[in-house]
Amino acid sequence: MTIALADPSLLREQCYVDGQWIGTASIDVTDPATDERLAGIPAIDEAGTRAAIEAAEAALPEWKAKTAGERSRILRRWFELLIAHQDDLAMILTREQGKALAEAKGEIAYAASFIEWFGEEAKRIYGEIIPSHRADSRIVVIKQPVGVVAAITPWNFPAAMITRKAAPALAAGCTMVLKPATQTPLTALALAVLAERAGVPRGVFNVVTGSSRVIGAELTGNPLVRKLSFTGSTEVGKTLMAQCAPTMKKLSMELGGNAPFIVFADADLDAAVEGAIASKYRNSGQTCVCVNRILVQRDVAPAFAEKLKAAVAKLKVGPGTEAGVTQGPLIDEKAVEKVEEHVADALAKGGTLVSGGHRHALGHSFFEPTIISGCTPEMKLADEETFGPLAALFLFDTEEEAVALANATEVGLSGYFYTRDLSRAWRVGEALEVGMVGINTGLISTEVAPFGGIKESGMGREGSRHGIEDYVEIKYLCMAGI
Ligand SMILES: NC(=O)C1=CN([C@@H]2O[C@H](COP(=O)(O)OP(=O)(O)OC[C@H]3O[C@@H](n4cnc5c(N)ncnc54)[C@H](OP(=O)(O)O)[C@@H]3O)[C@@H](O)[C@H]2O)C=CC1
Ligand SMILES: O=C(O)CCCC(=O)O
Repeated sequence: MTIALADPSLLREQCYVDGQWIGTASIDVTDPATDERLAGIPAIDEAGTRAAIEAAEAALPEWKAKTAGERSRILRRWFELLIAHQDDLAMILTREQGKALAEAKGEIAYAASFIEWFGEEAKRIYGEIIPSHRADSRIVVIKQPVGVVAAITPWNFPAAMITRKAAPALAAGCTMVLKPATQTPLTALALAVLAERAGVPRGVFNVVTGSSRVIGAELTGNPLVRKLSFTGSTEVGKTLMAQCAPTMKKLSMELGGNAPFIVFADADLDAAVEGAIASKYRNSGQTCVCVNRILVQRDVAPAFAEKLKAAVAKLKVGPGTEAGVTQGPLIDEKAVEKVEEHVADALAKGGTLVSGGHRHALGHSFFEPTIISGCTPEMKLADEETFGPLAALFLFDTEEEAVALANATEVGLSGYFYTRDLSRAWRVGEALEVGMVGINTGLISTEVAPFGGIKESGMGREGSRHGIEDYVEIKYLCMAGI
């Protein structure tokens, strides 16, 4: 294997099921910056997936019977191990996913923060006593773990999207079978190594790799699985939701976005540019909360475009492991083709290229950070998530027009706007049809806040005290004859 690590035992080429490392590598994992083969992973079949679910079911009684404090202490050790191995984990992440190493280190810290937060929150899954409707009875509400949880996670955040699901699940007393993205399974397997070292008992956290259709069919069809938590495309989310319907599983769906970023004429333009850069070009634009449409009020549009162009010129494209690089490669050829398609379509429909617009000279899946001005709702980039380093500038005249443009999409994950007007901040914040709003900031992600969307961006919330609610069932006990 080709990733140099201080602790080489973090690199695994087997699945982790019932506390055992199983399977033989048959699928290649490659570096998107070089196309070099990094490692191999097994293709677990239906029977193997079923075995993982059964292991999770068998581990459930003992895990949920532990006190919240006991589960919390194990999660604390897992958190500390992530921090202790931050550099190695970041290196694995960058090699298989592509993002700049500094960003990967940030993701490991972010991933660890969910384990710390939910380990603490385990102790605060409070019930309720409701004043009764009868003198001789008492009404008590308790919260219990939902049971075996299946998680399917994407390649864009190979660590954080896992811990954001696994930490609340384990904290609540659930067990889990995880299928990470096939392009980025090595980080997931390294997290399993550390879970084992932290003392997570066998069967509580299982990782299976292989065909998403095969594994997904078993995870969604098996009645032992009581909940599915998915992060990925809206299209796949809808398929999985339908597959879960016959067994009526609880669902958390964190799906695609089409984030508007509104710059009002009264905004601090330098701050707005900084926010746009952070949000648009984070992970080379491959984040569901990345800005997809930048709406700029007409009076300040030329100045904003000039400042954005100057800021984009400072971004450095290259392999994520190289010092000073801010923009790694896109995940694969398909991702580059989508950006190319959006650029060509926008230019054909009257857009103006301000920066970039092409594959980078480095080849592979590197793409130049790009800006197109004069964008309109007829363009593909207005409707679809580009999921790449393309900043699309639209014009508007009034606040009403900006809000209408921002809401003209069937998805609603995040939205951002810049203004100095306090009344407008409330008005627009309340009017945007999204689950998360950044006001005078382009970065909204934190373990302490509820992350999630409305409309076709999905359901459920991850992070914050709300994040653990998705992993418990409410039961009401009516105690009569008192
Ligand atoms: N909300 C978000 O954070 C994300 C949004 N996206 C959006 O989706 C687009 C496509 O990206 P893509 O990677 O294809 O996203 P997908 O939704 O296809 O993949 C996300 C996860 O779902 C799995 N998966 C795919 N198909 C199935 C299935 N039929 N049954 C069960 N699991 C399945 C994948 O497995 P496998 O890797 O094995 O295919 C992966 O683990 C992006 O361009 C972007 O617009 C993508 C990633 C994250
Ligand atoms: O779904 C995603 O694209 C990951 C969101 C990362 C974040 O928490 O900001």
